[in-house]
Amino acid sequence: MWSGGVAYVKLIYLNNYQCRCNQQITEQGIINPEWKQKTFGLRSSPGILYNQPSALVGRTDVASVTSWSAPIIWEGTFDSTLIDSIYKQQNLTIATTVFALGKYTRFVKDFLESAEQHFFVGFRVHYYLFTDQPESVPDVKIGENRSLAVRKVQSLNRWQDISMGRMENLEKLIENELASEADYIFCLDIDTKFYGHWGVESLGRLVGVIHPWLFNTPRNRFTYERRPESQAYIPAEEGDYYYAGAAFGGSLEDVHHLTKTCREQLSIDAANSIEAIWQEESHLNKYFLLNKPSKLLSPEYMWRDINESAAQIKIIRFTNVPKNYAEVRPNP
Ligand SMILES: CC(=O)N[C@H]1[C@@H](OP(=O)(O)OP(=O)(O)OC[C@H]2O[C@@H](n3ccc(=O)[nH]c3=O)[C@H](O)[C@@H]2O)O[C@H](CO)[C@H](O)[C@@H]1O
Ligand SMILES: [Mn+2]
Repeated sequence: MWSGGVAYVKLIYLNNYQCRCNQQITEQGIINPEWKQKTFGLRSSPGILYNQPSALVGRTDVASVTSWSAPIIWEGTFDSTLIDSIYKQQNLTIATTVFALGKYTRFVKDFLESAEQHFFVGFRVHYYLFTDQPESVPDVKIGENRSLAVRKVQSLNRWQDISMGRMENLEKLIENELASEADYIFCLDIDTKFYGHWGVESLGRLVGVIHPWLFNTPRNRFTYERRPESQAYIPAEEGDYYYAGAAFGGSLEDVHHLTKTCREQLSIDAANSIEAIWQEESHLNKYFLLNKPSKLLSPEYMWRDINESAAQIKIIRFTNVPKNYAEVRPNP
């Protein structure tokens, strides 16, 4: 339950946001900026050689499409040679956000170093790191065409507020800074590490990741919020998948709508003195129930732990780093 206190975080930015020229101010207030939108289609060049795709042969041990016809990405469902060559032509920028407050700054080094080895290698990535201790950010070598921006935020006493506060911070970041600077965004947990390729196969309008502990669970046993008083409420007979709160992404416009909606729903819950069972992850799951993702990533993209295995997981791309919750979090 909500234990009182301030529900929302206000950011103190190192540099103030500026009103961008692509925002229009009307009598109703500021309306959405014109999102940078590239409409290249999936163009391929003549002479690129790759394995013939099959209409008949594919993964048979997992589903690679949802009931609303969105692809589910597993190892064996895409060809990196082909898909990289298609997206290379689009000159994309992928914004990637992480938060490291309090003791979570210890995860930054491994996250960034491993991302530089595996995450959108060969593509332009702009990392945005939100922290209450900018001075503690380690010196990590970031590749050519890639960059790291550090944003100072207020420290908070409850891990739940830190985790939930991300939605508002992301909403503002997209609104004020990213509109003309990035094409896609991924929002990731920091207590994580990359061990394998994560590339353009993951791009889509709205992208969710299937939670690593609940990909083989009946929906009435998903850890959705079950109290009707919460905006995140999902009844036992509804729901598609249980999505991880630790990774989601998509186009700026879609992720802006997602973060704005979750921020609003969190705020209604706070006003009603209720905190969803898994905080913003519960609200994210409600959002994805009502706004179906256009692409789903398998748990390869957010695994339990590097030492855990499952028959369906042929490669671990990105995984949680084990942590002592009592030691690392600011409150129980
Ligand atoms: C794998 C997965 O889906 N994880 C989700 C899960 O537990 P987790 O155990 O993964 O939550 P967590 O402790 O990692 O907190 C989420 C994130 O908040 C940030 N943080 C948190 C505490 C702190 O003191 N400092 C700090 O910076 C940090 O970026 C961290 O990665 O549920 C959380 C909400 O209940 C979030 O939805 C997480 O994304
Ligand atoms: Mn985490």
